[in-house]
Amino acid sequence: MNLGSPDSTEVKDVRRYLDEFLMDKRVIDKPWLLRFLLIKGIIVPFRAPKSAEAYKTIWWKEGSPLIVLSQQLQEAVQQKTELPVELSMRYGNPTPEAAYNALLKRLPDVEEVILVPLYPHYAMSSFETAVEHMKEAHKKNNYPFQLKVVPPFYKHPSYINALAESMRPYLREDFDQLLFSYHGIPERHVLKSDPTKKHCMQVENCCFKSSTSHPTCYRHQVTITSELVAKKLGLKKEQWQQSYQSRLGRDPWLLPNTQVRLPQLPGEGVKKLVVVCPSFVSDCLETLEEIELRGKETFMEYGGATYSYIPCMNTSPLWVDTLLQLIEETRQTAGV
Ligand SMILES: C=CC1=C(C)c2cc3[nH]c(cc4nc(cc5[nH]c(cc1n2)c(C)c5CCC(=O)O)C(CCC(=O)O)=C4C)c(C)c3C=C
Ligand SMILES: [Fe+2]
Ligand SMILES: [Fe+2]
Repeated sequence: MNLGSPDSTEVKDVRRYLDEFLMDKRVIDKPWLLRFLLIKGIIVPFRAPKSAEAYKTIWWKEGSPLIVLSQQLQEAVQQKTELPVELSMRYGNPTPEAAYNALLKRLPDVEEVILVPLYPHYAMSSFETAVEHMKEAHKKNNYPFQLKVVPPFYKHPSYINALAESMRPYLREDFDQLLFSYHGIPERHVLKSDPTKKHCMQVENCCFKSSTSHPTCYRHQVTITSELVAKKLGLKKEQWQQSYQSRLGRDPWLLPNTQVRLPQLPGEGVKKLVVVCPSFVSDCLETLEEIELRGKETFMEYGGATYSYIPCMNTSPLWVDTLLQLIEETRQTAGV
């Protein structure tokens, strides 16, 4: 399961998609009425036309890059396993029911379905909502199989290796810094997802101190991904940094903000920049438009010399093998 995209770049389709996405209580975690007024009255009417324009700059003739690349990933995984593999999106199409029904059609006596949320890191607005949505559809339709979920794989050796190898060719050229730009989330979401309620962002250096909060801590998990990938690539601490992109609204989000850092970096002596976006496994609006196109424009405008965007793993063979390994490992565990 990936996140999903509008059906087309028409404003009405983008509006429908944003309505569904932003009315999700795990994305905009405000009381229902406030969320409804905010989304229907302010955010979506203003955002939909702007987002539609942004989608137009990256749309392919086959459709949304996120959908097309997710379909290609499904096909690549399918080619390497006899298990039926289907694709679902959290928002828009294909729906969970469409995917479950397609699996049932292919294997009527299916006993177990393995859900792979296509997010390396846990966040209530990505991993958690995907899992809960699939569980709801499973329960509502009384499907005769059990559901198992592949957990966040942010530090899985196979994932770290696949990501590092996808990046290596881009680091052969001369560069001053590598920027890991992760999708941002509100700080409040980090606090909410901390079961101890006293560790995340409350203890100094929390991400590096052992805690039971880490299995649901986005900030910890992305930080560990960066550390492990940098180590695998033999990078020194001063060769890389981390930031958070795609901020929406006025609440405090995780810092530093990519959009703030890009214009600052040339002034700090970083003239040759390489950027990677590991919270996304398939290229999408947030990588192709915000980072590859707009990010480059900003960086160069402020005095940058070279800017190189590293594509997501998309259908890289090592990534496909990682998925097969994660699926197999989850098959060996107890269900939910
Ligand atoms: C409160 C708002 C948002 C949170 C929190 C959020 C978390 C989050 N999102 C992704 C992955 C993707 N987001 C994408 C698009 C997108 N994200 C938001 C808002 C929040 N995301 C919006 C409004 C949009 C739509 C586009 C826009 O208007 O900017 C996408 C790309 C979809 C596409 O069609 O290409 C992805 C993928 C993660 C992983 C995450 C939490 C970690
Ligand atoms: Fe998002
Ligand atoms: Fe944390």
